[in-house]
Amino acid sequence: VIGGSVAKPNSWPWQITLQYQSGSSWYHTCGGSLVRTGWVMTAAHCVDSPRNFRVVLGEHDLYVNGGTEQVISVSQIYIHPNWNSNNVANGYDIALLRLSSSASLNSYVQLASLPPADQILPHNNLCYITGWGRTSTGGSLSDQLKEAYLPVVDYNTCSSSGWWGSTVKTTMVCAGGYAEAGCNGDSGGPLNCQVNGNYYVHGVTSFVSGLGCDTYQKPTVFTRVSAYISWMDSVSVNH
Ligand SMILES: CC(C)c1ccc(NC(=O)[C@H](Cc2ccccc2)NC(=O)[C@H](CCCC[NH3+])NC(=O)C(F)(F)F)cc1
Repeated sequence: VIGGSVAKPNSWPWQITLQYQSGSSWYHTCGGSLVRTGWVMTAAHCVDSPRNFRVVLGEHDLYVNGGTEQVISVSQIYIHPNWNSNNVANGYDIALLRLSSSASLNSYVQLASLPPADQILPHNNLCYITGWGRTSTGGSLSDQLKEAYLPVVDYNTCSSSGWWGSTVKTTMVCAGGYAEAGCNGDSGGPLNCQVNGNYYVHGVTSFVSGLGCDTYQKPTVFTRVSAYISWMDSVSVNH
């Protein structure tokens, strides 16, 4: 996350860190959201390469054991069938991870609220991106979970020339500020949007400009969660 600030610990209790094993160590690679006690929603591009993954819930500082963490291995990965790893601009950058055991819900670990199917947020709707991603383009990951105010940029603006043009589809949500953006490592994490006073996960962090995470008129692009409610229901009810 570029800009914004360190989040109050566990104030986004559905945020998870997706980690992969290399040797005897584990590394943060993406964010995600706990959507059922046994299911995590993340980006398809996070799980493109076949690795051993685990999920850490109730995390704040990646390098400090705060005593609120729950570490659970990933038992199955369901990538959207239409995802094409060679074309993130096509969309479908969404995946569901089945956990090997159920998370215990408490004040540090809670389920995300998902929007109703097909809900589209208005321009400038209040949202926050959260994640442990790079804090500047080419910079390092954040040790502590960060949050940044990222108002919605409506499709009409986001898909206009000078902005993302036809790269962005109606199955995506754009959100951005002048100095705030998602960056590598925030992938898969939530775009938390306030609707009638409650926060809903409206986006899954998908891509930023190859010219840099906070490039002018290239707001961060998210998979629009409300476009995939029926797919997620079908996966979780059948597995
Ligand atoms: C033209 C369209 C097909 C398109 C293709 C790729 C991108 N962007 C990218 O590929 C940039 C490249 C990059 C590297 C380093 C620093 C900043 C940006 N990376 C990204 O946007 C990566 C992964 C995207 C999936 C591609 N396999 N996503 C992210 O960094 C995140 F966190 F914002 F979600 C943007 C648009």
